[in-house]
Amino acid sequence: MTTVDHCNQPGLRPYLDARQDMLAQLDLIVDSELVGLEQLSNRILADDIRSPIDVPSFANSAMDGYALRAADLQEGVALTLVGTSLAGQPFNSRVAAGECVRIMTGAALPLGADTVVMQEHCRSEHNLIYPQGTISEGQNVRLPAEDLAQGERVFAAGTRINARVLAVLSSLGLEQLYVRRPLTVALLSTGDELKSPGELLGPGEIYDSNRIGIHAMLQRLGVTVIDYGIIKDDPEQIRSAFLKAANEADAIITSGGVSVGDADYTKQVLEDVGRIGFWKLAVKPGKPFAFGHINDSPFFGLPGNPVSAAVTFHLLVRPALARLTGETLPAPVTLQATAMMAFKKSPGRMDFQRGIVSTQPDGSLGVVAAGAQSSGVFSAMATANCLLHLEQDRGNVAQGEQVTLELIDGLYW
Ligand SMILES: Nc1nc2c(c(=O)[nH]1)N[C@H]1C(S)=C(S)[C@@H](COP(=O)(O)OP(=O)(O)OC[C@H]3O[C@@H](n4cnc5c(N)ncnc54)[C@H](O)[C@@H]3O)O[C@H]1N2
Ligand code: MOO
Repeated sequence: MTTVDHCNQPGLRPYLDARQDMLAQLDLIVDSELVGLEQLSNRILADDIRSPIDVPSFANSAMDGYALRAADLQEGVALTLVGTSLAGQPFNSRVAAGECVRIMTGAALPLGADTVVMQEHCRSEHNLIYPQGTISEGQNVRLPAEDLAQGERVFAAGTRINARVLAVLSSLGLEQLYVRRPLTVALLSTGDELKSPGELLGPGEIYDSNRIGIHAMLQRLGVTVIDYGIIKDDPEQIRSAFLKAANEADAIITSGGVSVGDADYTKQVLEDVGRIGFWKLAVKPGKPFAFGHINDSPFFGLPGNPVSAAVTFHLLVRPALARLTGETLPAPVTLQATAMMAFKKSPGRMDFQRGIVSTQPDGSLGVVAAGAQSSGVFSAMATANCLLHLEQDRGNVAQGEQVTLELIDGLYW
């Protein structure tokens, strides 16, 4: 008996295989530059960062209260208050036996003291302090290097500097650092039917939304975009735009014209003026995505269908841009959720359906479709907060089944 493999459409590369192949053909292409702290947000670290200091650099108090010696603590003991240590204004003497010092959060622990008792756990009478309850030695003291030791690696090269990373860099006193030069990307849409928002639509025309959406995603990733606008479905115009783009930019992103229609010239021109790495993937949406090079510039041909363009940008272009700028992407996070409704799926392509996941009354995660799953329906893409990852060879998803998904809210799109 012979079996027929319905799952592998001839000529379609499985997604992970194509992605790995693409990344193997890409390398870091941007050099680094020295940038001041105020301009570091969203840049990529060019070097490992080691702490130049211990953090904290001195023992200090975690609470407002009294610094004392644990050895003095006995039932009913009264300690003599001998001074105050404020943040930035330390007590400059030693705490001797039977003494204590008023201390504030963040203030240096005076010499001789080893413990801080919260003021709520003390009774005071004149200049005598009576610690109450159980107190353990060292409590409420933040020790030197408890957070970071001098010389310790704090961030690895390739880290994207978000607000939290920036705050830590500031806490180390660093005022300028080497980061990757921003990548320059040439962006263009192809299609005779396309008009820019603000223009009047003629018969059969639509507004160009891919270029605007991808531009925004690139900006959020810190990429410098050269916008080539809309190029007509004319091989000569496409050809000269591609050659100019390869000259001016580190990488090229196009939308439209990668399928097999009579006016789909993108892939054909790419073959003429550059070289194709691969074309046609077993993914939905995004099957005709094309990857290649023109001279030394990597080329990413997004399909024209708006959902396909956005999803393939996320699946393939985003990791490619990370490779080109030496960015280390965080480990992927996928979640399991219950399908709260049935999802249609044909075997043959890995399907990234748009969903809305939420916490159900019982605390578990449930997911529904964000709307129609056609590659042309972008409104559902905009309301989705996740992409379902439906394996290449599986069929329909029944209501109640567990599915794997990836959150997209809070990312760059
Ligand atoms: N006979 C076949 N036809 C198609 C196939 C196939 O395998 N055989 N694949 C389909 C799939 S899947 C996709 S995805 C699309 C991709 O086509 P193209 O990349 O060639 O894109 P276009 O034909 O230029 O446009 C498709 C669609 O998207 C609209 N579009 C194009 N650019 C934009 C833009 N910048 N902003 C908004 N919308 C845009 C365009 O008007 C079309 O409606 O091919 C299928 N066909
Ligand atoms: O691969 Mo297409 O994106 O299904 O319409």
